[in-house]
Amino acid sequence: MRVFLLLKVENITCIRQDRCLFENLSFELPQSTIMQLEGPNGAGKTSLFRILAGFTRLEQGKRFWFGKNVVDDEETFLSELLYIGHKTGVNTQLNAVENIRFWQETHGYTHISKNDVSDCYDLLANLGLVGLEDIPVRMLSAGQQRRVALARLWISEAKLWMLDEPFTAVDKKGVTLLQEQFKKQLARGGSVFLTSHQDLTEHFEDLKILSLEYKI
Ligand SMILES: Nc1ncnc2c1ncn2[C@@H]1O[C@H](COP(=O)(O)OP(=O)(O)OP(=O)(O)O)[C@@H](O)[C@H]1O
Repeated sequence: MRVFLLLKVENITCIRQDRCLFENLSFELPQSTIMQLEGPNGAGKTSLFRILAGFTRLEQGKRFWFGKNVVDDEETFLSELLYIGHKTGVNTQLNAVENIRFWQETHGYTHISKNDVSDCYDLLANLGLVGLEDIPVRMLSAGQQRRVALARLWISEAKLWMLDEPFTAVDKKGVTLLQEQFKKQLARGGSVFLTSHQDLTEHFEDLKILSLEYKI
């Protein structure tokens, strides 16, 4: 299989509160690759993710998506990216099924049926949320809320998953389940770019590490 370069980042610089978090940062993320972004608290991991995902203005440097400058076709890039940050994008007033329905409507996910609600229930059962499908997400535990957010990994067709601390509040079994899902994403030619303060517990061949240092 021919491997494409999904994302290429060139000379990105980020300054926050007069502190340079990173300067002229460049890296590449090929297809079917998992890359872990490491660094101490405050090093700039979330800042980098937010810049890459377009939430924060890119002041210096370039992003290329399949070789094309993202600024020339940001729409395509964003449609092929799934970003789950600290704020997980779950509407906590809605229940888990309603959240999944909403993501389906807004992203056109086709992995589960729009007409048959049993697909949603099966997915939530797989995530250990049996019996919790119909209550507002705000009434779930922190780890259960995170599991609802991560349900998108089971229905997303995005080529790149950018996940900021996806394991937060997730128990050991959940961490294993998630990593199995990462493997499926890699097997179908997608990539995973994640931050985590803990090492991955599953073996990933060619795991790439990108480290940010804390600069004063
Ligand atoms: N919107 C903002 N305005 C000003 N400063 C910010 C902003 N966002 C982040 N910072 C600062 O940038 C620095 C890096 O923050 P960031 O959240 O990127 O770190 P991190 O590596 O993700 O940390 P952690 O491991 O704690 O999640 C911090 O010192 C923070 O105070």
